[in-house]
Amino acid sequence: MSDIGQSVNQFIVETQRTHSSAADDLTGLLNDVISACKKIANLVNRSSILGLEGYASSNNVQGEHQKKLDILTNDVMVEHLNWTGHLAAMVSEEIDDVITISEDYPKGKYLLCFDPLDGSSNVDINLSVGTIFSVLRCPEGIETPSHEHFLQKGTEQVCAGFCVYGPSTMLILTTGFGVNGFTLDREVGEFMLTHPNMQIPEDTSEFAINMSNQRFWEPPVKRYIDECIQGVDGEREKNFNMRWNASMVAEVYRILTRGGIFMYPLDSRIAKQGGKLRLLYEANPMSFIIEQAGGVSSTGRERIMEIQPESIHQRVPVFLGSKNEVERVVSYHK
Ligand SMILES: O=P(O)(O)OC[C@H]1O[C@](O)(COP(=O)(O)O)[C@@H](O)[C@@H]1O
Ligand SMILES: [Mg+2]
Ligand SMILES: [Mg+2]
Repeated sequence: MSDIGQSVNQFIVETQRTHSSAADDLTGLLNDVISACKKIANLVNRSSILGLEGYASSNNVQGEHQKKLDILTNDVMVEHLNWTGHLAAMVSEEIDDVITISEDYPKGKYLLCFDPLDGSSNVDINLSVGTIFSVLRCPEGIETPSHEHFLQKGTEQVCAGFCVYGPSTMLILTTGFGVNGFTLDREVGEFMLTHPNMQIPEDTSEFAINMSNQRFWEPPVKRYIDECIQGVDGEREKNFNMRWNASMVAEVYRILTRGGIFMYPLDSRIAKQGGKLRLLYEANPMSFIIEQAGGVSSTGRERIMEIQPESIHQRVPVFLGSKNEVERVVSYHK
């Protein structure tokens, strides 16, 4: 169990055998997601050669100008997942409505929420981007799931993961029994276990936030960041380092590897929409992974995974990472 070099497929099968409480029948679905991610890794890697850089002429449901790769990666996910019989329906960042499974195909017992290309503002500048996914159970007896069936708390997730398309392509996975990291071995075309049982250090001196939004933040966030910046001369009596990739997958991967805190808080410009990041396919799966690795994830006011979702594209503020830093910024909100 958990042998370095083991393939992801073997790892998933063994996890299901070892933990009788693990969701059954996940192997097939995860294999579909993994093969979609391999295809996306290839598209991202060859995007300049294939002429896939730049914007498409459309906006998504969030009103964001879509990149060509936002649309293509969404298509890859849907095409790999809609016919195999593992899913009952899907929700994607790029599609307004629930994606139903055609009548021609068998239906499965899971629901999938995904962000096909996270951090897509980075894709044309050759920085890391990724795919985020969250697996929920389809309520029993529901033939054609609609919005309301996806409105489940993050605590109901049976599996969450993300892929980072960076110098290496990595897959990070949790089924509720810790967090494991796999690296794509391009020579054999398989993800191999390279980072078993990832754990986030409780303390950190590295924070990630988009500082250009500083004047719009709420007082607790201003206070927390001011104290970090004052370093040894201030309240914290230690120096902090800052990183901002503008790619949540890259930030969360860094935090899983060496600790840190990531923040996309509420600010006065985005207060009406509830935040920047989306609950079902960004905040919830990342929170599941972070908590399983010993970290904490909050909106500043409540645990993200306990939020009762009200709509499929709902947005929330996000503070996640090393336990002691997240708890500190949360305490400033009280
Ligand atoms: O451009 P900003 O405001 O710094 O926002 C960056 C954040 O937006 C995101 O790119 C949102 O995800 P998408 O690229 O999927 O829309 C996060 O990955 C990232 O943390
Ligand atoms: Mg995203
Ligand atoms: Mg996206």
